[in-house]
Amino acid sequence: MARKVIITCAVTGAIHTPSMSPHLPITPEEIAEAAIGAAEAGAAIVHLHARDPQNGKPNQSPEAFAPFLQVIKQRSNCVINITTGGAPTMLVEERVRPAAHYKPEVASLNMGSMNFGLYPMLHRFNEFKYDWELPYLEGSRDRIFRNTFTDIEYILTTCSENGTRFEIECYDIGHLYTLAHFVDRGIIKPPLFVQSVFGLLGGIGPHPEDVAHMKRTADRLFGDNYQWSVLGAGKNQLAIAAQAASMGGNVRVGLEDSLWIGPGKLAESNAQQVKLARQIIEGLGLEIATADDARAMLTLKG
Ligand SMILES: C[C@H](N)CC(=O)CC(=O)O
Ligand SMILES: [Zn+2]
Repeated sequence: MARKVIITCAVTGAIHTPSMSPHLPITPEEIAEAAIGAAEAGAAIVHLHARDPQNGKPNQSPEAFAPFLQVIKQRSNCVINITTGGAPTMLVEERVRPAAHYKPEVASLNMGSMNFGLYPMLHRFNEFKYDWELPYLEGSRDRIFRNTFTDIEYILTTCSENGTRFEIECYDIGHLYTLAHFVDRGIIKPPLFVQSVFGLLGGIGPHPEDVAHMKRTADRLFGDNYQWSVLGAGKNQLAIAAQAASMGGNVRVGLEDSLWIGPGKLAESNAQQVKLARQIIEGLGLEIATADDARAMLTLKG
């Protein structure tokens, strides 16, 4: 029986800005279509952020999520994963509101404060439609993506009564130890869904040895009590996915993490990235997990 691999698709995020790609979903309709298209292409889980439909600015109000959540739930059986990261400009009280309100099966959880470098993208993109884009990217030189131990505990306690489980974002080895700390304190219960993030400036690099080191450390700290997943930022997305899939891992793709489908070629949709990841996974003789497989593998509330 082939191993099942969970594909997560992060359809829009709060890293890229509208002027960077005409294919980045902005409006609720575009986000809903992108999520449903990604699920039909093979994604078991969709990771969701909301944006202001007028200018694409990240918007973390529960109201901004309502229109696309409704449509996705009507037309797809995929697992909904709501961000608690929001944008690095937001404080945790604002960031946790949509997950606290909608009580999704999954919500993201970021395991440490860090420099969150968006400004390197200014080498590639320098014409902007909206006046918030450049200061948002430039401002990342001095901005800290804040996730103190208290912030993490606040999100955990706010959401845990709702039966929500977490996509646990680990951008560096230290984040795995922070996770182990919260497991030891019994504040977060296995099985854990560890999402290792590679190649985002401020976190661990995208080198195969970085990937192997993250896996080795997670295996030592969590044994069999976790499902490992990876995301590679930017041009590293598919190489990291291929490496991890061959090492027993699950994968995350989507325009939140990378705008590309190949060198210098913008992805025309989230589904396009999901299809490519699926080809690699099935090419390795593995099977993609359905949404219900993912629910079983991650013991979600359904
Ligand atoms: C690198 C990704 N932006 C990780 C992420 O998706 C964070 C979140 O939404 O909480
Ligand atoms: Zn996100």
